[in-house]
Amino acid sequence: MSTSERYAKIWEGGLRGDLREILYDVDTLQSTILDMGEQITRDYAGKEPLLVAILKGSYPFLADLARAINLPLTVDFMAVSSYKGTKSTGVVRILKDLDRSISGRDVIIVEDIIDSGLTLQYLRENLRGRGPASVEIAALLDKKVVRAGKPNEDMGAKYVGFECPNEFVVGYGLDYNGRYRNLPFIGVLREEVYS
Ligand SMILES: O=P(O)(O)OC[C@H]1O[C@H](OP(=O)(O)OP(=O)(O)O)[C@H](O)[C@@H]1O
Ligand code: HPA
Ligand SMILES: [Mg+2]
Repeated sequence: MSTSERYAKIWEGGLRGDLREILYDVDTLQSTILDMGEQITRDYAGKEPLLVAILKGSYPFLADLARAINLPLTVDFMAVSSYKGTKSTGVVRILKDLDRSISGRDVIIVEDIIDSGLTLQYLRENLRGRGPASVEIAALLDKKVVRAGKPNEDMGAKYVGFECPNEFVVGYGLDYNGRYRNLPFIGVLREEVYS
């Protein structure tokens, strides 16, 4: 049995039933992340990037992306939070800061999703103030449609996996009140689950 067939079997029932539809299945996610890793490997040739993963949502993405980049690299973690249920509180709180200085480093911020853009705008400015050589963004999903016509419509993320529809999505790190991060695919939660 292939890995994706085994995952399909594991997720035949249970939590999978809380999803209305699957948007990105295991193979689709993995193949897009492998492409992104190849592109980063080319773009950063001769450099040693620092992947800054934004916890908690980015943990599966970081694990897969880092294994698709054939370069010496280091990882560090920041934990920030702004969502309660399906809504941004509008306030980004740093729950855990980086362990090391990023001065002179080529930083790639690794995020699961750009939604309102608030989290990344805050983080990018915060990290730029610490004297890195460069700061780029790798986001698995960009829910760009919610920022249409706004000044931050284009967040300038160098690496984006998918443009996501305007739905509350869960899985592959993305949560609803802490749950569903362990799904190996990304889907749309049934409204009955959160209303
Ligand atoms: O563009 P925005 O509207 O700011 O939304 C994106 C952010 O929201 C989520 O984090 P959350 O605050 O839920 O923390 P978590 O990763 O621990 O779930 C997600 O992981 C992003 O970091
Ligand atoms: O659609 C979403 N799903 C889960 N977490 C999120 N954080 C921002 N947008 C989302
Ligand atoms: Mg969350």
